[in-house]
Amino acid sequence: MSGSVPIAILAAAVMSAGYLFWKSAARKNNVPPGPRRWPLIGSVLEIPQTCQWETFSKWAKTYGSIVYVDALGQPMIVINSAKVANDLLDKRSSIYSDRPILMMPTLCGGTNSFALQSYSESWRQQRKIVAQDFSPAAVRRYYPLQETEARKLVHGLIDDPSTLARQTQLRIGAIIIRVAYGHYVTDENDPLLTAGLTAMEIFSKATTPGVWAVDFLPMLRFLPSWLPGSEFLQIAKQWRKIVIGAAWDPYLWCKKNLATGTVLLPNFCAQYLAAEDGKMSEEQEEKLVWAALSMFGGGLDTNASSILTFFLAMILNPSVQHKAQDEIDRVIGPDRLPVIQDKASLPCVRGLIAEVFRWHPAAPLGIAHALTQDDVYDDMRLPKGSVVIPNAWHMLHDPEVYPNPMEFDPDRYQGLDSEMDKVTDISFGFGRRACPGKYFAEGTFFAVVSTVLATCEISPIQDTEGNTVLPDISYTSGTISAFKISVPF
Ligand code: HEM
Repeated sequence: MSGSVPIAILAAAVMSAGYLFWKSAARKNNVPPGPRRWPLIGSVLEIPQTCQWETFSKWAKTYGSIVYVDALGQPMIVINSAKVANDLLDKRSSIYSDRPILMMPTLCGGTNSFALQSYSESWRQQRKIVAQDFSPAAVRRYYPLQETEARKLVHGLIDDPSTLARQTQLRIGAIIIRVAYGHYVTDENDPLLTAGLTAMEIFSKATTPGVWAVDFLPMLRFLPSWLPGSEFLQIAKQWRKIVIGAAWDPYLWCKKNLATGTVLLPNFCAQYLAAEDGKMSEEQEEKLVWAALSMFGGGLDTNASSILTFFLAMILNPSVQHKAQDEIDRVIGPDRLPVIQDKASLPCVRGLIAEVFRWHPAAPLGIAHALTQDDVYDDMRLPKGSVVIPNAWHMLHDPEVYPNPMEFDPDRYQGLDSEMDKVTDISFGFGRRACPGKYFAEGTFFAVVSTVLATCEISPIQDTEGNTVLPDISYTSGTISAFKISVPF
């Protein structure tokens, strides 16, 4: 028994080396420029573990708008310009709409969600039902809910501004869970909310590109669990249990309580349960469960992140805040609160919202796509199987496109919706994988921003000597990036 251990390790090492060599050898020349590649390991040591968009952005200056990275034999293409993203991910979407098979999210059960699924029939079916429920026309029925939750957020913040992050999560979670399952979350300890939040944290960590060795060397998943270096297998096992619970528990609650009248209508799951008259096949039910979790996952941290960025931007830029408030006072007046339908008559607020999406996109690297066949772009070879990462952060901070990109300046759009749309076209992703929740998300965000501006003065706290204390600008890493609150509001 003891002799078999070194043999197993040796065999795994030989297999890994052979696999890497084969992948390296298979790669042809004339790929886009990129960081230096070493034999076997490629450029993997150049990929940072955190805030990768910053490094990828530096690469844009050195290598240009399309960068080739070899990560342990896995080809990666980083796209640093909106034009290239549009040329490839939008215009050639039939071959750029796959997702990379990332082993860590797969081990965690995350690939049941269509957000991470390959470009397949199963993805198509899940996406179709979500896209129907969140079309521009369909999302209107959720406006009253979004407006009510925005007002509750304001009430809560007036009572205790220091709970901003928690209350934002609670309100955004309440909206999504209500819309997906018909359950109304009343407090932050609601198990459906806490399980969903934990699952989203797992999603963000598990899908961060370049962090998990098993994503590059899938055979590492066969390591025995006692071997040093195999801790990720234990982590994945724990995460999988949480993710599956977060998907099935709220659905089963909805299904069980539909007849009792405790389920609020309309909601996504009830609608499909009713349409199929409760007679869904196991396969259909599975799709519904994971489609609902995808909505929950897609809509929670992204919206919450944008709201926190909005508060940060308002604290740091009082003149921008006052300009938008003046517009609301002028157009809406003092007798009512703004509603989502007012969006068309508030260009200054629309510009401010676009600037929040630009200043710090909630998903700075979007979600990686994958290329399903060899392609050629500007005489460069893009190999089949490449992981394609749209660096939205750089596209939205390219000084050639957005002068003084770190400044929060809604005037840069000069009130032109066409310019604002260029920002949302990037921050909500590309091609056939672009965010299906965009219209819904924009409704929630407008409701929150306009209600807060109409009712609150957002200002920094003061210390005991009356000095203003400004928060540090620091963001979390991971697929979804959120402002880390360093001082209370
Ligand atoms: C501020 C809010 C939001 C932002 C910034 C955002 C951004 C994104 C981005 C960048 C992607 C990846 C697109 C790509 O692969 O190119 C995405 C995908 C997705 N989003 Fe959103 N999103 C937001 C809100 C929502 C909401 C409210 C929902 C659902 C109700 C949602 C559901 C999804 C789903 C299911 C996907 C995966 C689509 C697929 O793989 O086919 N998102 N989102």
